[in-house]
Amino acid sequence: MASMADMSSSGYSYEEIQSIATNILTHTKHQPKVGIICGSGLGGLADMVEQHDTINYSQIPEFPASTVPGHEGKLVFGLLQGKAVVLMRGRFHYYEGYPMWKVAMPVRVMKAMGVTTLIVTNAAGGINPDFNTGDIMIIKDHIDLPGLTGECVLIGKNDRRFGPRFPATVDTYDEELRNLAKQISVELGYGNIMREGVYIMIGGPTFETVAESRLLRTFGADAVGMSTVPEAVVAKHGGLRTFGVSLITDMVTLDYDKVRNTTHEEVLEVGRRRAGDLQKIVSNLVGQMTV
Ligand SMILES: O=P(O)(O)O[C@H]1O[C@H](CO)[C@@H](O)[C@H]1O
Ligand SMILES: Nc1nc2[nH]cnc2c(=O)[nH]1
Repeated sequence: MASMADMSSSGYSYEEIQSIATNILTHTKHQPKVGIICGSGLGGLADMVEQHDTINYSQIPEFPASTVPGHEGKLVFGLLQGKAVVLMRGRFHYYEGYPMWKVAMPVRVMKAMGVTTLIVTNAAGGINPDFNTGDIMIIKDHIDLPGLTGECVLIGKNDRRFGPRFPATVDTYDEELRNLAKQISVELGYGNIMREGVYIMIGGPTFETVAESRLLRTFGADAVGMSTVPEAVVAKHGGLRTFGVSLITDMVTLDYDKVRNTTHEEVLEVGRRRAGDLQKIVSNLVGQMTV
């Protein structure tokens, strides 16, 4: 199945996605309504899930392996604040060498399992000079840089059962959920580190040069990372309600006199220090949202 789909650019067929979802559901007693994708170093959210059933990606023949440190490669089903959820503890990135459709394929599987709301989290570099390392940014909008240059996740034959040929993406990130998250953050005492802004996806795996960071800033981006956008686009295509949040793990270099190297270890370290705050916000959001 995998090799056939790899050869076309549009990925698994509708029937294949349904069958992957049905097979996965045989491993759990839960019927998830909310899907959560954990960013680099942010998988700890899974530890808050009660009555959990865990499935390794290696048990799902159609799922690729997670190759990035900080992404464990497990699906975790269970209850978060009383709501049935499925968490991806480990996501797939384009720079790992997977075709774009495969990076976002689990979102279609989640929908086929009954998920109606998707929460995407990530670690990102801060571009907006008003941001600080450790800030949490609610994603208001995104810039699909690979998509704009011909690598949109939806390229290929379109099956209308997944969604329309030309989906609108202006309201990809649900306003009601963004407002609820802001309210929760203030109530939890995180008002001072809470931001809202535009996430831009680059292909990676290189971190940005100074000139590239300056370019991304002129594009209107507040934070940069190498994920999330394909997942959000596939979710929007499929009619899922989406909420996105970035942990700002470092600030990009916009000044040649202040050049500093970002490393993945630093990203994971900030993740370790601040993941708890992000987890509290996300779990409360799940608890308070209507599903
Ligand atoms: O977006 P997530 O998966 O959080 O990971 C981010 O962290 C990695 C770089 O350190 C890149 O993969 C970037 O996208
Ligand atoms: N500068 C930078 N920092 C990150 N932290 C996590 N992802 C990224 C990225 O793509 N760029």
